[in-house]
Amino acid sequence: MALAFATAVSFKQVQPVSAPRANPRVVLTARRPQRTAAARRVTMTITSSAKLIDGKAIAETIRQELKAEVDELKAKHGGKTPGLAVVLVGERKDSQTYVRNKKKACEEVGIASFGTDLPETASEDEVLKVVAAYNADPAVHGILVQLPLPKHINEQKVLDAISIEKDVDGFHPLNIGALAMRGRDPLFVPCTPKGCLELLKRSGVQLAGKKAAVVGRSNIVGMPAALLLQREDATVTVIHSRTPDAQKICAEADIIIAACGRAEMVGGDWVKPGAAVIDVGINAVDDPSAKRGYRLVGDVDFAAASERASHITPVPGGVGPMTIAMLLRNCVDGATRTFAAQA
Ligand SMILES: Nc1nc(=O)c2c([nH]1)NC[C@@H]1CN(c3ccc(C(=O)N[C@@H](CCC(=O)O)C(=O)O)cc3)C=[N+]21
Ligand SMILES: [Mg+2]
Repeated sequence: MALAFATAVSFKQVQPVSAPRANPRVVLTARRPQRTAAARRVTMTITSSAKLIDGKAIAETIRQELKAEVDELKAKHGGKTPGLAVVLVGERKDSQTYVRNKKKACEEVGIASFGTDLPETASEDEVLKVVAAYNADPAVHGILVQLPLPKHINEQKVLDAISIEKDVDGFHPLNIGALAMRGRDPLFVPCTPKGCLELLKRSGVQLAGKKAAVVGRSNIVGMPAALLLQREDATVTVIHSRTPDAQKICAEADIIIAACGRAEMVGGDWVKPGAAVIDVGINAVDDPSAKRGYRLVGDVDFAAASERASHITPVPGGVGPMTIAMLLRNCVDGATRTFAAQA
């Protein structure tokens, strides 16, 4: 069973049944140097294997950095606290879990969190009123409307109503427009693609002058990821469902960002030896041997791709935790700008 990004969230409440099958060579790479000749031979083999990019650990580091930054910010501005408002419409278990995790992460770094839960039956006007109230609330520096919204509500209209100064998701067309333009800087960059780039940078992967392939063209991941890579002077090809020779294009890329919402679509032979692979997908696939009958996999065939990649993210524990870390980053940035303007 493969799920698109937007629907994959329905599996958020599901606990991963087992850790991603760790490639033992991935682990061994970090244990060098080794002494015996036999160990040296092992080391030779393992260098062809990917370095695991630990998104969970990097996100944890970023939260610690943010906590220190927030403490400093509060001290500088007489105790003023950054605030995030999360709007949840409906009773989807997965969305409830996401929202809970976001609020918990806020607490951890010292961001105040506010929340409004509306019933599934809430009207578009009611949602717009909640957004307007948070737009006007000086304690709130970031507003996130949890997606997806119920079918009867026009998502675009609601996202467009968020003040661009508080658009911590970076989904407002003015923020996306600025992201697309040379010589302009958006107030906020969408969290998931920002997290992908942060993982690459913190892993020492060069972007300038490299070929990048982005698999998927969604407004929330693929499209902004392509724009971000282009801003870093990578040469970007966006692959989608009507792209001829998707595999061939990927196999020429130095960097692959997979965000197509199809379980393990990017196979090992899609990966150029030495390429960096960032896997945004979260898909539940049937697995009778797993406790719950399924397990989570990404949009990349992890086992096969890690034989060839220089760097690769696991699922879970890769991009997902970074999405939340970047939300906190954006919220602190918004508050910092607001406090500076008030000082
Ligand atoms: N307005 C809005 N902004 C969003 O950024 C937004 C949204 N709506 N709706 C849902 C999607 C999805 N999303 C994720 C956040 C964290 C993980 C995450 O932490 N994943 C963990 C756990 C995975 C699991 O166990 O399910 C991991 O990959 O390791 C995943 C996905 C944010 N989204
Ligand atoms: Mg994610």
